[in-house]
Amino acid sequence: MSAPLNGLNFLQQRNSAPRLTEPGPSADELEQMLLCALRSPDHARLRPWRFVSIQGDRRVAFGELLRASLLRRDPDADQIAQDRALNAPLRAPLVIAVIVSLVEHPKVPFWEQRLSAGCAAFSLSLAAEAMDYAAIWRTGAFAEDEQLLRDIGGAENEEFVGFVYVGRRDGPAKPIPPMETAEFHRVW
Ligand SMILES: Cc1cc2nc3c(=O)[nH]c(=O)nc-3n(C[C@H](O)[C@H](O)[C@H](O)COP(=O)(O)O)c2cc1C
Repeated sequence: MSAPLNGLNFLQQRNSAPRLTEPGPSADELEQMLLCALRSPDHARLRPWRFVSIQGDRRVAFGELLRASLLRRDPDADQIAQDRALNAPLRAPLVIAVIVSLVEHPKVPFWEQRLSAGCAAFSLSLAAEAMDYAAIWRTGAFAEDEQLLRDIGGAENEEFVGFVYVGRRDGPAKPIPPMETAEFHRVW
């Protein structure tokens, strides 16, 4: 059975939003988003994803951690770069750190577990858009920082998959570049 056209349109028009504003999702809406993420494909049901949501004043504390991360990487970082790190979490009302929790498994290599957690990150974005919010998945050097991960409670066997920023779209949606499936698909 084919998907309803509105569902297809929704998927085909999905559009990240670099500029996000208040309000963010309510506690119930965040719960809905997480429930969607928990339905991500997952070989052997390892449930390799973890989510840390950061909202309100906690974003300020998280910004301090980002600045500390920057200064570990670049002790000479100038004030502009430090302020950018400090203010990064304030770019949206809600930031969700998506983490993969890796376990040795005879049939599920780490790369599969990372992909599964990546699907969860994307599901969060889709769920946000389905509730009239917008989102953007960001990584950058912060996502590589093990100390930052520990600072927010990540374990030895965990890695960042990224940070999903969520809020209302601020300004018009960016144009979606036209693309042809033929460029990416061939029949074999
Ligand atoms: C794993 C991953 C990491 C990303 N990291 C960043 C990032 O650090 N900064 C950024 O501006 N966009 C990043 N992006 C891209 C945005 O999430 C988004 O896809 C891009 O702005 C294009 O918008 P679109 O998704 O609407 O096509 C990342 C995407 C993925 C899948």
